[in-house]
Amino acid sequence: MMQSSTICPEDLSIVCEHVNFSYGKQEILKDISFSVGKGVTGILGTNGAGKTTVLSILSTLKKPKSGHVALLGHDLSRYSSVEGARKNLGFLPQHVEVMNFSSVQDNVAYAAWAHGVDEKHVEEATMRALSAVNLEDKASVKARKLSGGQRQRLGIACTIAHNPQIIILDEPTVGVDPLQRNDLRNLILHLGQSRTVILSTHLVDDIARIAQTLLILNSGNLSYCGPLADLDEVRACTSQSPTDVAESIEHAFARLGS
Ligand SMILES: Nc1ncnc2c1ncn2[C@@H]1O[C@H](COP(=O)(O)OP(=O)(O)OP(=O)(O)O)[C@@H](O)[C@H]1O
Repeated sequence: MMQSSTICPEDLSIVCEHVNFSYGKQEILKDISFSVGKGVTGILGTNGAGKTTVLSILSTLKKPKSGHVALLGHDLSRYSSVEGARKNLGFLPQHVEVMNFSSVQDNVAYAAWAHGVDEKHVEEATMRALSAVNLEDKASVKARKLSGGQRQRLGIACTIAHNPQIIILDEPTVGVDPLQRNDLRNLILHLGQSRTVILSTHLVDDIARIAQTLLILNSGNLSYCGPLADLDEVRACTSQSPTDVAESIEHAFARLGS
């Protein structure tokens, strides 16, 4: 059991141990344990499998009924540690909320300020985040004028405005066209080079293209947690084109869910 507030090794940014969660009598997460480090981790699962619930617990919005979660060594069962974890945590919810009548730049500046960036550094943090998501040229545009993909990128800029080490994205590629989805995937891949990124998705193609680690959730049970490359089906796949990998993941998903 986790005892102190410095409980996970440096390279394991997220540690979940025996996490259970219920709504009333309905068990939603059943004894979930996993740990992940830097890079992109994808959570794959059917509708209602519990993906958003896992992400809500990791982002400190929900408390598990039992079990322990640690982010960067901060044990979330301790109130003082939750504050420390939040400073290094960025969360993009499934339905991105932005201030439609404010400019792109003002949205990000507000997010930076709200996440505790010192007023002196808000502008610099805003420009860095806009540059990371490639929205600098839209800085003065009102958020309501953005396309679906640009809006998602604005959401991500707000999420990373305080330069967090852990980034949690709930279905970041949903509802955008294939070209913009590709841009988003490249952006997430880039973020994962220096940070811990964990995202939920229904799309095996997202996982095939951007994740190095895979979690498969089935009705609240974790049926796989490990490097994508360790999945039997992916290993057995002779040609590693993204389409082949996506198909292999689909087979693994069907096998592990049965
Ligand atoms: N506030 C709530 N009260 C009661 N049950 C809820 C509540 N929120 C979610 N649930 C239930 O918890 C289960 C897990 O929901 P969750 O949103 O975590 O799944 P998900 O894998 O993210 O699904 P989706 O892919 O459809 O977004 C579902 O059965 C859902 O109906």
